[in-house]
Amino acid sequence: METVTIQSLSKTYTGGKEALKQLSLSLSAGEVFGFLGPNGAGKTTTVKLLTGVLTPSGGSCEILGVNPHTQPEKAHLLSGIVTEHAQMYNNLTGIENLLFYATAFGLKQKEGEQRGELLLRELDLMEAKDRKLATYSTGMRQRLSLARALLHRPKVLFLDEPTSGLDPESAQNVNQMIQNLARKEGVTIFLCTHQLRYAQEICTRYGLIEQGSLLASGTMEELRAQVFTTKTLCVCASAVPDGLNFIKRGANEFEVNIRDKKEIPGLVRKIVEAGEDIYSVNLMEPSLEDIYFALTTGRKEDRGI
Ligand SMILES: Nc1ncnc2c1ncn2[C@@H]1O[C@H](COP(=O)(O)OP(=O)(O)OP(=O)(O)O)[C@@H](O)[C@H]1O
Repeated sequence: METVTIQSLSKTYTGGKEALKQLSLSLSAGEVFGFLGPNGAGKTTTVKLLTGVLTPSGGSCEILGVNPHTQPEKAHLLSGIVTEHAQMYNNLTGIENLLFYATAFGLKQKEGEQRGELLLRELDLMEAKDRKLATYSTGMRQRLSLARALLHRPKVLFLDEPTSGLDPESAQNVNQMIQNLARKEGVTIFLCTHQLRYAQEICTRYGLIEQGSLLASGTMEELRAQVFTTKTLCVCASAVPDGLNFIKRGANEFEVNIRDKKEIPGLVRKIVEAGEDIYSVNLMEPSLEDIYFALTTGRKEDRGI
């Protein structure tokens, strides 16, 4: 089921800055979509357009068929948002903050309390529930902000660097929760980040944006195929026969570029038939970082930078 639909979406700010140029994307239920790009690429602008904070200059977007610009209240009931600087009330406790927002989302008192406590427990904030928000650390605030965003069971969750202020244990806890929301409850996660390794751990699909334009989108496999035509096979062996195009990288280490993993058995057979011993065989797949830099460097070369 399609949950987020974006068609030729554009935004030019007053003053002329073209922050988003003709973005088209569609996301499905249960996807963890990583929206990646450098500072100023247009990620926050996109989220603001999708949550009805900004009005598009061109094109359109919908959350489950609802236009966030013309029907913001309806769109807010379908989506949740966690930004780096969440505004909540410092003089209220953790649970009081959640109850306040639960009422704003239309939850009944009892339901708000139950949902609030469940989320506080899941996010390891139960012990701090009666402490004023002013005493919370950055990481605790971030987790409370996630709890707030999930109170009304949104179908789409927008996350802007959700683990940036968290220690490794809390980050792992939040990642697990994000993945469970997607897998078990079919929530669509729209995750903005510059942390490529983190994105590769949890996302099922990616969009790479730079200077307001989408450079590429797809799963890791699709992006690898779009950007790299070959993969590197690393073989650790006593030696490799001549004529197989291997390059020697170390005492017993050899590398060759291949187009398809189906070439591996044939290469291994030839090495063994030549009487050599093989100690290990590794296919090195390009990481998200490799793909990102290949795409952004390619663009800079196109522009003559
Ligand atoms: N209100 C505004 N008025 C004018 N220009 C703006 C406004 N908000 C953002 N911009 C510009 O639009 C471009 C896109 O900004 P945006 O905040 O969407 O980028 P981003 O990808 O979220 O960056 P970051 O990773 O730093 O958060 C930037 O050049 C930014 O300076």
